[in-house]
Amino acid sequence: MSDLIVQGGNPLSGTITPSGNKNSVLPVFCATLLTAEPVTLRNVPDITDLNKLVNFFTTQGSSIAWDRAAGVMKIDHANFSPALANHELPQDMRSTVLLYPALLHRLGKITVRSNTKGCSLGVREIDPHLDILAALGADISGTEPLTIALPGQRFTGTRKWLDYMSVTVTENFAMAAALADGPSTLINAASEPHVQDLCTALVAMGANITGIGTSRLEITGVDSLHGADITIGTDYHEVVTFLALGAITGGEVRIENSVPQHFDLIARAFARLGVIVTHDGDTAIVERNQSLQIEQPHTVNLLPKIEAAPWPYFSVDLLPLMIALSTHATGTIHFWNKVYENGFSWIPELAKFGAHAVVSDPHRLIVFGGRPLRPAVVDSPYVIRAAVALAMVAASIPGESVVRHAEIIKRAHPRFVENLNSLGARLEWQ
Ligand SMILES: CC(=O)N[C@H]1[C@@H](OP(=O)(O)OP(=O)(O)OC[C@H]2O[C@@H](n3ccc(=O)[nH]c3=O)[C@H](O)[C@@H]2O)O[C@H](CO)[C@@H](O)[C@@H]1O
Ligand SMILES: C=C(OP(=O)(O)O)C(=O)O
Repeated sequence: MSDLIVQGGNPLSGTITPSGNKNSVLPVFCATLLTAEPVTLRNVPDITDLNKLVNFFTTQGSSIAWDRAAGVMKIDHANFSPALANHELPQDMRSTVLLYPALLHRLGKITVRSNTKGCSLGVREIDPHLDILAALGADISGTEPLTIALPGQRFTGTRKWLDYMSVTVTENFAMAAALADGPSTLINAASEPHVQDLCTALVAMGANITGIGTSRLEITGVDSLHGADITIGTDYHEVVTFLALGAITGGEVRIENSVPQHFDLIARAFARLGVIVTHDGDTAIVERNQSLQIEQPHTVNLLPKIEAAPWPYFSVDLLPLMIALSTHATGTIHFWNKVYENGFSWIPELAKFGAHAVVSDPHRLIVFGGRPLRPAVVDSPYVIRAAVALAMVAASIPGESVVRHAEIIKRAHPRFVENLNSLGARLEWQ
C-alpha cells in the first residue's frame, strides 16, 4: 500500500472540500494537554501524524473520542498519568517537538532525543527549541537523550528574539508563555496561518496573546487554561494542490472553504505560470484550459522567479506544487527555496518524466518548462509535498506512472486518492 499507481492524462474537474491543516491540528492537539478540562476539535483530518500523537496520549491515560467520519475529536486529559512519564515520544515526525511545553507543564521533566527524524527536507534543528525553553525557565542537561526540567513546573515569562522565524519554535513559545509566570515577548516570530490557528486556539482556551499574525507576539501568562470548542483551519496546501491539478490537466476545479485573504501571493505565484486563480466568496476556482506560459518580467536580463521563505512570503511547502506545474508551462523560471538545504533532492525523479530542471545550488532550481513528458516509475523521498508533486505530474501525463513510497502523503492528506479520483483522475494505492 505504499506505491501510487497513476493512469494519467484525464482533465480533472469538479468541486472539493479540503481537509483540516496538518500543521494546525498537530500543535492545537498538543496544546489540549495544557488544560485539565475537556476540549473539542472539529474539522480534524485523519492523518498518520495525528494518529501517532493520539496513540501516545491514550497510552498515557488520556481519553480521546474521535469520530473520524465527522472530523470531530473530544479530548479529556483528566486521567493523563505522570506515572507513564518519559514513555518514548512519537518518532519520524517533526511535530514531536510540539509535545515539550505541555509535557513539561504536566510532568516537570522530560527526556528527549535530539533528532525527531522528521522528513528529509533538511536538518531540523532542536537548538532553537531548547533556547526558548531555557529562556522560559527550563534547565537543559545531558546529551543523548537530553533532559529538560522545569523547576516548580511553571514557565517564567521572558523576552526573546529568534534567530529566524521558525514555525514550531514560535508555537512552542506561545504554548509555554501562555501559562508562564509574567509577561513574555517573542520578536521575529513566525506568522504562518497554522501559527495563527494555534494562537487563536490558545486564546479560546483563555490565553492572553496579542500580535497574532505579526512577527511580534506579546503574551501575558495566566494561571490556568480552560476547555474550548475549536475548529481546525483549512489546509491551504490542499487548496493549492487541487487548483494546480486542475491547471496542470486543463480541467476546472473549485475548492470550498478556502481563505481568500491568505491568497494574494499564492495567486501571484500561479499567475507567474500563466494560471489565473479567482475566488467566489470562500471558493477558490481555476477555470479550464488555462494557457500555461511563464510570465516575462519587464526588467531586462531577469529570470522570472518564485521565492519561498517564512510567511508572509510564499510558503516553502507549496514550492514543489509550483515546480510540478511549471513543467507544463512554456518558458524558463527560477525557484528559490530560502529555507531548506535539501528541498530539491527529488528533482532527479522529476527528470525521469522528461522534465528539464537544473538544481543550480542547494537552494536554487531552474525549470525549462513545456518539454514533452512521458510516464515513468519514480521514487518519492521522505518529503510530503515532493510525493504530492510527483503524483501531480504523473496525473498530467497520458499512460501509467508509478510513484513509489508515496505513503508519506498520508502524513498530511487523508483522502488524497479519493479526492483526485472524484475529480476524474485514476489513481490507486498498491
Ligand atoms: C509541523 C510543522 O509545522 N512543520 C512545518 C514547520 O516546520 P519547522 O517548524 O520544523 O520549520 P522551521 O520554521 O523551524 O524551519 C525549518 C528549518 O529551516 C531552516 N530555516 C528556516 C527559516 C529561516 O528563516 N532560516 C532557516 O535556516 C532551519 O534550519 C530550520 O530548522 O515549518 C516549516 C517551514 O515553513 C514547514 O516546512 C513544515 O511543514
Ligand atoms: C515538512 C512538512 O512537515 P513536517 O515539518 O511535519 O516534516 C510538510 O508538511 O511538508
